[in-house]
Amino acid sequence: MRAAADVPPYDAARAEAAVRELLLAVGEDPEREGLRDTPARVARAYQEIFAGLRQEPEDVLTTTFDIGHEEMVLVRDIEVYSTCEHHLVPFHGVAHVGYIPSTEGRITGLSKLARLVEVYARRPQVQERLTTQIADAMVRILEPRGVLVVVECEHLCMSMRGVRKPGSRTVTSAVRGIMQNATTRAEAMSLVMGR
Ligand SMILES: Nc1nc2c(ncn2[C@@H]2O[C@H](COP(=O)(O)OP(=O)(O)OP(=O)(O)O)[C@@H](O)[C@H]2O)c(=O)[nH]1
Ligand SMILES: [Zn+2]
Repeated sequence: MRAAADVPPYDAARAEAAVRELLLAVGEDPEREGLRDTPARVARAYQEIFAGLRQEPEDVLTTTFDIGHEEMVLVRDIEVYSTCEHHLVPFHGVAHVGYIPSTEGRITGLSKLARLVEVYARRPQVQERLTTQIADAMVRILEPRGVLVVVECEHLCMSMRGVRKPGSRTVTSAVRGIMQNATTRAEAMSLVMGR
């Protein structure tokens, strides 16, 4: 995995040319009225969809407060839109991100947890890596006593093509530190499931 600093600048012209080629390859006419602006439009959309390649978790997990809260903090149902790296089609669903702060009670802004999810979701991904990367970034930056990340997504590569099983959801989790302790983990999971 390349660090953000080593990722070359986004090449919109190259993306545009590639989309035009793709349209030709599937038998479309990229000059017809409805498609004329599509390569440029898709190139702009891809820049947004893959913006996370040029971001590091340190860019977003910045604000930390010492408010002395040492108990579990869990943000549930963070909307996730990511792109399956095998088929370049979306997978989408929710992430639940929880942690138990360090004993000094170092916590981060709640929105920063959602931003962290975005940094890793806006890359070509597999769900397992997305889940692990979120958890490991929290461990590294917040130095909490425990972390739990659960991601539940529907993969369009399984719904709209291939095996064609719309509605199936894949659940992945990553558990670090004292969240691995059975009681703590059970408390966190009951908060995740309690909707
Ligand atoms: N573990 C994992 N697998 C994924 C993820 N996204 C897509 N896949 C799977 O990646 C696999 C790629 O399999 P291949 O056999 O190389 O590709 P394919 O012929 O298009 O496979 P089908 O989707 O079964 O038609 C498929 O089984 C997908 O369901 C993910 O996030 N995690
Ligand atoms: Zn896929």
